[in-house]
Amino acid sequence: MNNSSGDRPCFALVAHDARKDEIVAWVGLQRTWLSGVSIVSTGTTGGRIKEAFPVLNVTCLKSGPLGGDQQIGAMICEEKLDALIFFVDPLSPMPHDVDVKALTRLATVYDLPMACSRSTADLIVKGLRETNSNAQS
Ligand SMILES: O=C(CO)COP(=O)(O)O
Repeated sequence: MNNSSGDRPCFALVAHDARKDEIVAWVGLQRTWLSGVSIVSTGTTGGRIKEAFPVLNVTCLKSGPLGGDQQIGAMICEEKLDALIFFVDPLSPMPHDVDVKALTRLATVYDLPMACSRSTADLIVKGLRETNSNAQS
C-alpha cells in the first residue's frame, strides 16, 4: 500500500458511460477483496457501484464532466491513492477530454498503477494482494 492517508488501500474507480456495466461487473468479481478497500469514484460511476453493492465503502465525488476527474487527479498529487481503475471509452468524443487526459497524465507522472481494462485491473489487484500478504508474513 502506498497511500499516505490510512491503513487500508484506496482505489479510484471511474468508467465512461459505455463501460459502466463493465466496471460494475468487475467490482462484482472482485467484491470480496474490495470490501477491505476504500473506494473513491466519480459521481455517476460511484452511484452505480453503490446501488449494486451497498456494503462497499464508496465515496462519490463530482461527476467526471463536472470536475470529478480533476478531484481524483488532486488525490493522486496528494498521494492518497493506491490505484486508478479507469475504464475509458476510446470510441466516443468527450466534452471533458482535457480532464481525462490530465487524469491519466497525473497517474503516469506519479507512477500510480492504472488500469483501463479488466485484465490490467485484475493484475493490479493480484499484485497488491501479493504485496500485502508478503508484508504480513
Ligand atoms: O466522465 C467520467 C470520467 O471521465 C466519469 O464520470 P461519471 O462517473 O460521473 O460518469
